[in-house]
Amino acid sequence: MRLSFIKMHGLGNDFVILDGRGAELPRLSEAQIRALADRHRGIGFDQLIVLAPSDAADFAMRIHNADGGEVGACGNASRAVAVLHGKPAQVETAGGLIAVRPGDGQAEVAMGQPRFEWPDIPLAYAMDTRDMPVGWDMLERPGAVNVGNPHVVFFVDNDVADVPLDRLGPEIEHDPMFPDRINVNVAQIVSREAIVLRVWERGAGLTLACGTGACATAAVAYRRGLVDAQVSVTLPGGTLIIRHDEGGGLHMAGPAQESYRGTFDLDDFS
Ligand SMILES: N[C@H](CCC[C@H](N)C(=O)O)C(=O)O
Repeated sequence: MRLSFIKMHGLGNDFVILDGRGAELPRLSEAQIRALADRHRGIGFDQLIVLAPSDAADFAMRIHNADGGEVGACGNASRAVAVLHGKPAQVETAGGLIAVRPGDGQAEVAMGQPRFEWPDIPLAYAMDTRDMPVGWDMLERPGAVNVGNPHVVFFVDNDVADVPLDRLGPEIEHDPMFPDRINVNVAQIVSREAIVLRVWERGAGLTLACGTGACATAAVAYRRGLVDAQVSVTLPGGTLIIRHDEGGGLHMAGPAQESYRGTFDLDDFS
């Protein structure tokens, strides 16, 4: 079966988007998604995004990591889908309802309320998620938060580039403390208005940017009183602006672009 796709990215975090808003698409298996995600034998992406009709919102966005797993949120893809849709919309995701507003080559997303209770992350047992008494090598005493997907956030005093995240990321992602696994964020607080961040993404590995990681890191830092309500978060791929509204809701703003359009034969990836 021949399928059309749109290739997009947000600060280099890249997506293949299958647009099923008008016509029902076949459900891809995890093996097919992994094969499509392969950057040598497939098309290559960090996440596969499948759009579909929704009874609860303007449309639904299903999010699959490169490892094939379906997850609840993807901040950079939310901006990409906003630019693709071309007008403000409510979008249904497995992690809840989000509101997107496109601009010229950029978009804003209202991500909803961060959740900090240990069962909501989830953690395998009760723990203070503000300042967790755990550590892996030089990474210790993180905060945890769910922003539609689960994140653990470590703060370091030195350059985040010095942290061996390629080794520690998978070790932390798969720790039994995190029953649904976890996205791993390593951040340096530059000032009350600026954070530098690197992310090991659950199911995708090191990415150039992670929108929910930027939201999660800003939320954990704000909860600790380390940053103001609005903060810039600079990742290897570029900078996002994260803002807490008066009710504590999270808003993210940043670029998103289309790269190219193409087709593939699903039978080649079965
Ligand atoms: N790896 C994440 C999903 C994608 C998040 C990231 N690409 C973003 O922009 O938020 C997870 O397993 O929850």
